[in-house]
Amino acid sequence: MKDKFGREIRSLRISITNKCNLQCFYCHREGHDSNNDRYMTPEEIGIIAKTSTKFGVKKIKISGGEPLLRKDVCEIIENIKDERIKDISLTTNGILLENLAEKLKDAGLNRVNVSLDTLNPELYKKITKFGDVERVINGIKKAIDVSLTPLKVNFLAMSINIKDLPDIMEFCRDIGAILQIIEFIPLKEELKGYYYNISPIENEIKEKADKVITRNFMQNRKKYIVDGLEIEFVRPMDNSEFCMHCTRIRLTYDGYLKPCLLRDDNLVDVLTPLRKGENLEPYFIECINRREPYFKIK
Ligand SMILES: Nc1nc2c(ncn2[C@@H]2O[C@H](COP(=O)(O)OP(=O)(O)OP(=O)(O)O)[C@@H](O)[C@H]2O)c(=O)[nH]1
Ligand SMILES: C[S@@+](CC[C@H](N)C(=O)[O-])C[C@H]1O[C@@H](n2cnc3c(N)ncnc32)[C@H](O)[C@@H]1O
Ligand code: SF4
Ligand code: SF4
Repeated sequence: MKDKFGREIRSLRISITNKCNLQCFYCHREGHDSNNDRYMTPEEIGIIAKTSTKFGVKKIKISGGEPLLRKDVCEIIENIKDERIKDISLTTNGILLENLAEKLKDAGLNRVNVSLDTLNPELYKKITKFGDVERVINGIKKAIDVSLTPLKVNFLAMSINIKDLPDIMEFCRDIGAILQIIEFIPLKEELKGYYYNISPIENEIKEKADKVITRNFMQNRKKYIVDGLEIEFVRPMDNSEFCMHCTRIRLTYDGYLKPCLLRDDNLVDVLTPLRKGENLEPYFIECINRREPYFKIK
């Protein structure tokens, strides 16, 4: 199904918890600041995910909060697994990854993205409040060992960590990870000072690139191959092209379909009808009809 702007639906991003074991000062909390404890069970998540395939979803992303905090994360993956879903991935801060990697792979997870803004232990702690970067590095290595690949390292580019980018690039090249450079979305006035314009970095990488790839169904994101390292850019800010090629809907941890990451005012409750035994398809149609690009051509 396409939305009113002609955008197809290809992927569903599911937040499975709002809880986290870190406290990154910048966290956008997946655009849903809620504190209720109406959690979906693994079976309910599975039913909603399978229903989404009728509208074109082929890829599922599991996110949070921190998704590995859910003790039943493997059961959730097992419930999502379906021959119509070609890719199940999970985005994590990596703190709990080392011990869980093998179980996640066995449950049917295809790959992981791991957030890592610096290799410097002090700066990592300053950004995340509680984090031990060594655990994240061990988690990444274990995930690659058990083939949760291609593994992406998410580097959120900010004024305070941009100097660490060369080290992160070398780290990714050494371990065979894809590097994803993400533009910082400053959600509050007081965060604006951390914004870093990544355009010059992208231009420099573009000049050195052996190959450039455009991800048509992923917001037209650009990927560059430089000396064997794959580098992808995520640049949503004021980017109408990014939003025009957005094929993603979301499911909040408390059971609402969410038409856009950056809006929390147009949600569609899907868990209440599921618990009443209703057909979920009209709720998906409503969510898709409510979709509109957040950044539009001015
Ligand atoms: N504005 C906006 N940002 C997004 C969207 N999807 C993902 N992001 C951002 O992209 C960054 C990377 O997200 P990930 O969870 O690693 O997943 P991904 O790169 O989108 O997905 P894959 O490429 O399939 O692994 C995060 O900062 C997200 O907030 C979106 O639809 N809109
Ligand atoms: C909200 S986290 C949830 C998954 C997991 N806890 C993690 O940190 O990877 C998902 C992604 O959103 C990114 N993110 C969080 N706040 C952001 C912001 N203000 N701007 C851009 N990306 C942000 C994080 O860097 C992370 O890669
Ligand atoms: S680890 Fe992820 S969910 Fe937790 S605070 Fe950091 S960005 Fe947010
Ligand atoms: S419309 Fe834009 S901001 Fe909203 S989810 Fe899609 S890409 Fe993100």
